[in-house]
Amino acid sequence: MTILLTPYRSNGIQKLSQSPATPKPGLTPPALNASIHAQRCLKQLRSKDKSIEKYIYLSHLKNEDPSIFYKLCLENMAEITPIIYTPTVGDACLQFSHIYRRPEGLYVSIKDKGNIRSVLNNWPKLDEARISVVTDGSRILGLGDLGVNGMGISIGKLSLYIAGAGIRPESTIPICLDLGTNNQKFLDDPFYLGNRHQRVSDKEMEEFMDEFMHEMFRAFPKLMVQFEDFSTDNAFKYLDRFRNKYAVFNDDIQGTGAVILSGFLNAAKIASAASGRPLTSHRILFFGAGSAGVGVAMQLQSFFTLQGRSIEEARRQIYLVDLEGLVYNARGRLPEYKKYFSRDDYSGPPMTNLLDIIDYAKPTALFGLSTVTGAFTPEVIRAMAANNPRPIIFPLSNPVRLSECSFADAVEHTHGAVLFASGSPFPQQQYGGRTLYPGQGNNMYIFPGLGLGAILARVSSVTDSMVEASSLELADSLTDEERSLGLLYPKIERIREISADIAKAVIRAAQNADVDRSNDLRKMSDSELLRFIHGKMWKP
Ligand SMILES: NC(=O)C1=CN([C@@H]2O[C@H](COP(=O)(O)OP(=O)(O)OC[C@H]3O[C@@H](n4cnc5c(N)ncnc54)[C@H](OP(=O)(O)O)[C@@H]3O)[C@@H](O)[C@H]2O)C=CC1
Ligand SMILES: CC(=O)C(=O)O
Ligand SMILES: [Mg+2]
Repeated sequence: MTILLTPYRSNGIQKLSQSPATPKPGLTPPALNASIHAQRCLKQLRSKDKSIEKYIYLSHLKNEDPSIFYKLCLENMAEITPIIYTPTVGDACLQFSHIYRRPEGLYVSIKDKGNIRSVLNNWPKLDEARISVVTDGSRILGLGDLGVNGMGISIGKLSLYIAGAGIRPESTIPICLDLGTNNQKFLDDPFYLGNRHQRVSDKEMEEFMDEFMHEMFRAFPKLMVQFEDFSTDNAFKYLDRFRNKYAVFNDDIQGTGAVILSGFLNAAKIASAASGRPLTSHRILFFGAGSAGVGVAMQLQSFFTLQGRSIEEARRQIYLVDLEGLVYNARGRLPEYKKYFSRDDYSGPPMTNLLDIIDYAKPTALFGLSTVTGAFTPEVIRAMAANNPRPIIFPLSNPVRLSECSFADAVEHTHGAVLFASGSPFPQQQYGGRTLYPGQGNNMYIFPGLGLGAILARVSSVTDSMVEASSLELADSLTDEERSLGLLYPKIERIREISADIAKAVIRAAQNADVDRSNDLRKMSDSELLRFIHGKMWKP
């Protein structure tokens, strides 16, 4: 590890390759030692009281000395992930225009329409680019339209790509598209860093997106794009529009689908053992029917059909709830993405009370992707426990303050029986003399490995089979020790090992689907491929 003396100050790309192996005498204190310096940085981090101050400190450290930053991340994943990612990244995005210090990432604005190529060409390392996280800031976590402040989420996700899958820092491009914002508070804020107008029309956005994607893949031919936190309609629309043309996936729809299928599988095995119910006949109630809710529903349905259920049977195991309650045909007009799972077996008056819906659907699993804090009240949790010996309750909304319930509440009101995962982390709980561990059902377990596999196989598109492979691999990755502790997801400290396994599964799925462009990998045995993947990981 080297200690940087003169960080390269251009848009967050450090000249890692040119940092001196041994600092020149006189330019650093005589006893500066890399591993003690990492401890020094950790001590400085821990001395800060507020999580946003920790975020600012780490952000600064990453830009000054990425090697130390990523070393700290890898050695302290459980402590640092909640700072650089959810929940703190939510606050950082809210305050982005106020805490901004220096450029990082690439901003492409509606004003660049017709000229996007030249903006992309300004990126310092065109040949290096492999992965870009692109947001338009229109639905950042559950915090709504944050406009250009959404850059913080692209940066945070890419830090996890680097820490979690060993993507080279200089191969990542955080991008925020500035298509305006409908956030009046931001439009009135003199510090706001984006264009000061309402979001552009659908037609204008469509023309912009077509040009943007075309130019992205001309400028960066080896790229994979992750769409992040687009508002619901656009999340579905642009995934559909580009998925067969470019190497692109939507993290909120597909990444979340994969990670929740994985946690559900591990939870359902335990729940089925307690109830005697077959794994494939679980009933799942989604509180929240947006991009994440419907994305997870599609992934679960696909899994049930692969296990032998008919498409119709699998569809009927899923219930969606939105702002107007249970989603059913007789309710009236529905957006396209809700129609598929809309119930045709209920035609009564609108069913808006979650307790009534639980009573009607008798779900074995309840997922929250609604952004409604505390929607899983003690009564709701108790109703789940009354119907199921081991109820599966996943409040998945981010950040933590939008979670549908806390782990402590879920444990208390199910007498410790709950099988739990949340989008943002909660502390473990003591119950009946045992320690109970919450799972973190967050797409952060999927996208690093999925992205690594996709770029190593040089895929031309990201298929459903690749996403599904990532999910099944994650579900399988629990060790005996983790299973004995009742975990639904592996410990985050093992993220590199898990990402490598996921990347291998993704590469094999890409080969089976014939979307890979790296023939050499086809010739490798599984163990050779895994060694190759580990060898490709950047290490701080
Ligand atoms: N854990 C993870 O890995 C992930 C978590 N998420 C989190 O999930 C949440 C939702 O994201 P996303 O699906 O993209 O957002 P959307 O805005 O697309 O969806 C939100 C959904 O919640 C519904 N909803 C809102 N208020 C209520 C209410 N009072 N009662 C019932 N339903 C309600 C909305 O209803 P309507 O359709 O009627 O407007 C909509 O269907 C966010 O907090 C996000 O951070 C997202 C991706 C990954
Ligand atoms: C985790 C994530 O992608 C989200 O909350 O939007
Ligand atoms: Mg997201």
